[in-house]
Amino acid sequence: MKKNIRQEILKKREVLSLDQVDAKSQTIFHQLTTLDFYKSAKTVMIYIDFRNEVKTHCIIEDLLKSNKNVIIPISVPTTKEMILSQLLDPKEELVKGTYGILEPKERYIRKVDPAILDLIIIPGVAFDRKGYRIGYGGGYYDRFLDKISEATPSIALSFDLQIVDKVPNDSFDYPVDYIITETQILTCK
Ligand SMILES: Nc1nc2c(c(=O)[nH]1)N(C=O)[C@@H](CNc1ccc(C(=O)N[C@@H](CCC(=O)O)C(=O)O)cc1)CN2
Ligand SMILES: Nc1ncnc2c1ncn2[C@@H]1O[C@H](COP(=O)(O)OP(=O)(O)OP(=O)(O)O)[C@@H](O)[C@H]1O
Repeated sequence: MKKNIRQEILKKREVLSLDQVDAKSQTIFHQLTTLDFYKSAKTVMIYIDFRNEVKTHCIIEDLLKSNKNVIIPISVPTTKEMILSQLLDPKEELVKGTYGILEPKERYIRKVDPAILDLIIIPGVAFDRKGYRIGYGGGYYDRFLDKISEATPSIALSFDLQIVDKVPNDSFDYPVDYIITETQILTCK
């Protein structure tokens, strides 16, 4: 079930041109900057986009410019866990890692405790309006959110075409608090 939705939405998202992805991502970035959670957060976990995900480059630049702490995940494929590392200089520090996603080079890994996060920005393949999500099937974010206080706000970035009527949810799934698309900000909690 999750697998079918994943394939169907990935197919739709692949069709977007780079220009469309850029334009929609820019709009989503502007919507994000209006949220109080975003404005007040000092330490933000954010993904580095790959394939046709909502791009996060502008958000990372904006956070760094505002002297905020930018924390990115490193995938550990053997355990399907994520290690957190602080990013200071994206141009210098990143290299393609597992799954082709950019990760810090060995010498730039600065591990941080997940407890210091005050906002989590999450990628995904499909979402429903209750905030349930489908990712690439590794369970990385489910495992990760399991360890995080429910009080830490989570925001998913998604194109409209990734919103579906219902995501079948398992007991280990954590809904996100907000979903931002190019046309709306959904409040899920
Ligand atoms: N930008 C970004 N970073 C992220 C995620 C994400 O969704 N987006 N993840 C979110 O969890 C984690 C990585 N999860 C991933 C899990 C699987 C595949 C992948 O390529 N899977 C194969 C199929 C593998 C199989 O089924 O055996 C594929 O899609 O071709 C990619 C990323 C952590 N970092
Ligand atoms: N908290 C958890 N503890 C242990 N196993 C988990 C946990 N969360 C998810 N899993 C396992 O991970 C697998 C993948 O879960 P699911 O299909 O929901 O991933 P996903 O949300 O699409 O992926 P991702 O979070 O990586 O984007 C499931 O088979 C599940 O058994």
